[in-house]
Amino acid sequence: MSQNKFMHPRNIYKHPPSFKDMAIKYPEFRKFAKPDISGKITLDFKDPEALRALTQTLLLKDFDLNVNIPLTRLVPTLPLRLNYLLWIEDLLDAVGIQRSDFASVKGIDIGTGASCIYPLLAAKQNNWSMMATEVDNESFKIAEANVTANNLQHLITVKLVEGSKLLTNILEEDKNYTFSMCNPPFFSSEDDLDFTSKSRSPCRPPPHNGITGDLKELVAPGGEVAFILKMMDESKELGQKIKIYTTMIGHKSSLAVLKLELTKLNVASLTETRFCQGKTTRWGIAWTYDKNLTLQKAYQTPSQKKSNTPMTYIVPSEVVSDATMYTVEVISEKVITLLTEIQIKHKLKKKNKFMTMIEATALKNTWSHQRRKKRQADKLGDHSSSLNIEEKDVNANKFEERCINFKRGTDDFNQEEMTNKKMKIEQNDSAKAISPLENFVLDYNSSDSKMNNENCSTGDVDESLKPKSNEESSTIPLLETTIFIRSIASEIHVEILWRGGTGGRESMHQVLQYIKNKLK
Ligand SMILES: C[S@@+](CC[C@H](N)C(=O)[O-])C[C@H]1O[C@@H](n2cnc3c(N)ncnc32)[C@H](O)[C@@H]1O
Repeated sequence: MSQNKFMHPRNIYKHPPSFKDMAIKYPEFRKFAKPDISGKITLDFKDPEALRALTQTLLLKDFDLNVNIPLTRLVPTLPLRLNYLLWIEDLLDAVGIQRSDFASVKGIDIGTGASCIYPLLAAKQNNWSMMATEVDNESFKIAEANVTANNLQHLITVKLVEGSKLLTNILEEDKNYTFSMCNPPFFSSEDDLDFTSKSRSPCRPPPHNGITGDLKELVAPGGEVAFILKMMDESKELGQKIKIYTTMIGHKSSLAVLKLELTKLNVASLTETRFCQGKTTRWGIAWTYDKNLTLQKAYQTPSQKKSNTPMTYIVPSEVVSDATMYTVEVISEKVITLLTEIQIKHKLKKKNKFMTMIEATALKNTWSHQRRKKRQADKLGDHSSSLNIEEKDVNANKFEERCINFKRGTDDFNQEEMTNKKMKIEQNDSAKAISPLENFVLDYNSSDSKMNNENCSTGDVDESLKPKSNEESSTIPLLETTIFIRSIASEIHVEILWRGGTGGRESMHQVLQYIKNKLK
């Protein structure tokens, strides 16, 4: 299904360009334009030369940019590149940097590629100063030549880097930067890229576009997760030297582990988005260490907004012993007591006869597995059981810690460990508590997890957000929500609205379920 309706509203390719007009005007493009049986002009999107002609023609037609893209290197697709840059504009706007301030914006593009696409567009369109890095000597030389060919040397500097560091030791010491961006190598091995490989799940559809690019551009040890984790580690060291760190993510399955890491780094604010174009979806995350900034205000794709409708529970009148107590006031008191019991911080924002509004913030998941914890406590006696549960939590945290290191490539699980862990989970009802990250590691070798790494996958970002035990010590909330208790047509409704948090809407759903179970 085409994702174009979710393209950024300011993306000029939301309305596709006329191939017919382009074929008439640009001879280089005309070579690849073919009429289909209905007479419509189309392109063979599996032909890298045709893709290159399309990108080069659009760059010339819409941005007055003359860009050399060798066929041995990645041919950038413009709708996606624009979606990413437009989101950065939105992030800047969210932190108070408007178009009138653009001349002072300094950006960094990690791994700019031969096309130097992001810096060229950013400089040409927005007048941003850009520092671009590239590890591949051939791409570096072509990127520099592209900057010169477009007379943008005053705004763009391309640096050849040796690759062990992504940001530290690369930036100029006396400068601060507004943002960093990156389109990382998505794949961890050539096998991931080989669409005929046996390790590729037969359930995965073939790619829609022809694959362009050199292996080095698309593959990095540990794939995008290892690459981005390195960037995150370095961001911690650099702190506010860069105001907003961002990166693109190619696989939805990478989101959970990366956000978990950010919460551990104690970033001040983080947000995510989806880049939707054609049949491809990519994701973006942004974070900052500046406590005065709130990134969540930046634009989000409409489906993310749409999903932010409140969840409602209509409280049955039987929850109170006497009909006169079926009031907003009494139900609100009950809800507040429940929030206090599970240590969810809450603030009464409004209260009248018809409506109570409560803002609630949970730093950790205190509502799940209450019964299991109680059962264990009953079985073993209060003191010893609570110790037991804590020990279990510590072990779970250790395991999750090792999972992160595993993804980074700095830890390894041997087959025996994997089998033991799986057996334990199968024998124990704690399987329900397994996190997406742990699942990833346990399923690492199965075709299913490879399927999750579908490079053209689509879907709702919120689904991947699950509460995780490691987030407990974080200052970034697991859940930020507003709860309304309203009187509507002689019924009392409890409505819960998601405002943010690393646990996503799933955690809000769990809290509402908890309230529902306890009110009964
Ligand atoms: C997926 S390509 C993206 C190219 C371009 N930014 C784009 O969006 O079309 C990743 C690029 O990162 C470069 N790269 C890989 N490791 C790097 C590193 N450690 N530092 C800088 N660039 C790196 C690759 O050579 C490649 O050009």
